[in-house]
Amino acid sequence: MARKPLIAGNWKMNLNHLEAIGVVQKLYFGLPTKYYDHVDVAVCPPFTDLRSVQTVIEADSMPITYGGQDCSPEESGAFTGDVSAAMLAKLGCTYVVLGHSERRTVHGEDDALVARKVAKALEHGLTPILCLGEGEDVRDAGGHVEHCTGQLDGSLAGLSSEQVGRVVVAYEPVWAIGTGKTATTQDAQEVCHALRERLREVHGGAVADAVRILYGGSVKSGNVKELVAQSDVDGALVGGASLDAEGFAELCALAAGGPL
Ligand SMILES: O=C(CO)COP(=O)(O)O
Repeated sequence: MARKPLIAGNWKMNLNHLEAIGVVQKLYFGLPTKYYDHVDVAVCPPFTDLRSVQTVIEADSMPITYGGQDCSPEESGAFTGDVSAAMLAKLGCTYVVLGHSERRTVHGEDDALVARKVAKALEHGLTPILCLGEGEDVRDAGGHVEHCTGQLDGSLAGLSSEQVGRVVVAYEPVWAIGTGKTATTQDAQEVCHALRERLREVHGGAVADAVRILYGGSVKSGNVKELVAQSDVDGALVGGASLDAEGFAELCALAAGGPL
């Protein structure tokens, strides 16, 4: 089953709201509209940029979507520093990145918390981009597939198959994030395939065939094409290479099968 690739830029804690406007405008002018028939493009800026990004995208009816990098598992209330899924939805977000390895490591998020966030995001009509992936020690010991399918189960615990069908999964091996060490296309395909087969086992063929599974970790223009050519890799979650608008536009064009 053909799934349209999704290229999502995770800006992490980079670019203020004024810089964000410039990057989104350059991305829009750098990627001709015809490419959007072949690729979905999203940016996930810091919370403080979202209102500006919404304004610039809506003003020119740009075909670019956007999302947050986290949300609270709670609906609202006394949770200082947190941002709710409802707030992101109100700002026109399509996506929210959840369970990124930097949040799992720096903020101690575990699968159970991530699962609550995924449920809350879905409740508000957001598409979670659920991140998971093994560290270098696990990979060296050969436990990567089991680790990732375990994280998938844990981070989707309690969700119905209908809900799981609305999630995007991102396989991000921790050792490949920001290191310049990309997983080989075979490594990426191996785990993405295993994740899809796990979805098939638990939630059935329709869900497994519909869910987009992205690869993330040092994706750039030079490797995106062969990564998305893998049968179970449906796009990429891009960190560093999404901060430069022209380079990111080129990366998106290549993922769309371009130059068109
Ligand atoms: O963590 C990532 C995206 O979420 C990957 O980051 P890099 O593309 O900078 O390796």
